[in-house]
Amino acid sequence: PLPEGWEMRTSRSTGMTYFLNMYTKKSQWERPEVPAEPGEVRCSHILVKHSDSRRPSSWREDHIKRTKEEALDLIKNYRKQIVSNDASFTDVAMKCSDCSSAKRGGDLGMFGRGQMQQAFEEEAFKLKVGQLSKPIETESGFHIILRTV
Ligand SMILES: N=C(N)NCCC[C@H](NC(=O)[C@@H]1CCC/C1=C/[C@H](COP(=O)(O)O)NC=O)C(N)=O
Repeated sequence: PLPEGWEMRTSRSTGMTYFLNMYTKKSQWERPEVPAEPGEVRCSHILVKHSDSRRPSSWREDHIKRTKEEALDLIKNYRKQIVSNDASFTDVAMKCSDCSSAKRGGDLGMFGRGQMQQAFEEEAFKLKVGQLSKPIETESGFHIILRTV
């Protein structure tokens, strides 16, 4: 069977078989081996900034002084708490995320490729729905990403 999200079609003009990505409506001749990539995903994230972040300030702290190492330790601890069910992703995001999305439990809404910083985008499009990423570093700081749609 075809991987998820693809459909087989026959070209009206040439009678040749091609394959259609049902999310992006893009077609290709080669038989797909992996599930079709969605055009957009929806993710929530928890961001921990540090002194070298591109904008070392947030709703939580005017002037963020923690070091990169401290920020990485923090985000790893948050991930551990969430994975062990000691805290919910939403609660940790609302209390601890240095992004303005904290107010929405970390929700960034739907986005396609080309909108987020590269490393964040790569990880977001790799995640399955419901999956929580490992810590990801961008110019903003360290993130853990939860794909929700
Ligand atoms: N489309 C949506 N929902 N908003 C536009 C996002 C713009 C995008 N943002 C990011 O890539 C960072 C990393 C992933 C999330 C994110 C959030 C940043 C992190 O905080 P900052 O470093 O900016 O202070 N806060 C808002 O933008 C960018 N190309 O800069």
